[in-house]
Amino acid sequence: MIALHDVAFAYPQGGFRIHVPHLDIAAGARVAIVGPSGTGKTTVLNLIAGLVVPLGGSVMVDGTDMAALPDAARRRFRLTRIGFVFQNFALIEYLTVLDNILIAARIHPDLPLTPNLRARARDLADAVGMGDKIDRHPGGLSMGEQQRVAIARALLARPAILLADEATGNLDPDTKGRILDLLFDQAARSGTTVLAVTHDHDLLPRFDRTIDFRDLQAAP
Ligand SMILES: Nc1ncnc2c1ncn2[C@@H]1O[C@H](COP(=O)(O)OP(=O)(O)OP(=O)(O)O)[C@@H](O)[C@H]1O
Repeated sequence: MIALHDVAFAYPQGGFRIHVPHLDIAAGARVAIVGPSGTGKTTVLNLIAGLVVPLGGSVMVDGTDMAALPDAARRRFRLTRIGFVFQNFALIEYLTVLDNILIAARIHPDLPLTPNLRARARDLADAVGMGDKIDRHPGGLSMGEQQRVAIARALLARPAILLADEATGNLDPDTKGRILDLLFDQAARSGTTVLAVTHDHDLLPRFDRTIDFRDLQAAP
């Protein structure tokens, strides 16, 4: 489902470089990535999502080489096939909670804003415990509430792949367990492959596999 081969990447500024010889993740797997801060875990999620493009190598996602797609096609692929829970949530302040969950439908014609999709967004808001706050704006929410909205948003289109960057980092232990249950339950229903960066080692037994980021890299 996800296969990185000989991927090299460098940010234009700052000098950070990364080289990933191999990363293979099977369809439907639930995989955690752990590793020290600042080593490139988010960067690898961004490469898989096509948010950044490698200098060389291939990033195969569900049979498509993200590195070889033109910008518009890569964006379209991401919006329709990939759910991404960003570390900083990336919610849009001028939109309500409900409209944030529905954002992909606002910006992409492949995902029309049907009554069914609205109903799914409301169901997801309920499921993450935000059903009574769908008319609020992100600025009026706690960090944990914003995180739950970001998770509902990522699940909206039943993505083939869910990329989660510290998706439960701001939640208390009970809520964390419940939200992870929801995330895995939704993923299982849609056959979604889950790749989650986490610093929370208590959660690791819940994943099928854990990758230590330091084992993934080789010197450029
Ligand atoms: N846009 C950018 N331009 C230049 N350097 C960047 C950019 N984004 C990240 N970096 C640098 O790339 C390195 C890897 O960052 P990244 O966010 O991928 O690490 P991480 O392992 O996810 O860290 P954390 O666990 O703290 O979230 C860091 O040194 C960071 O400062």
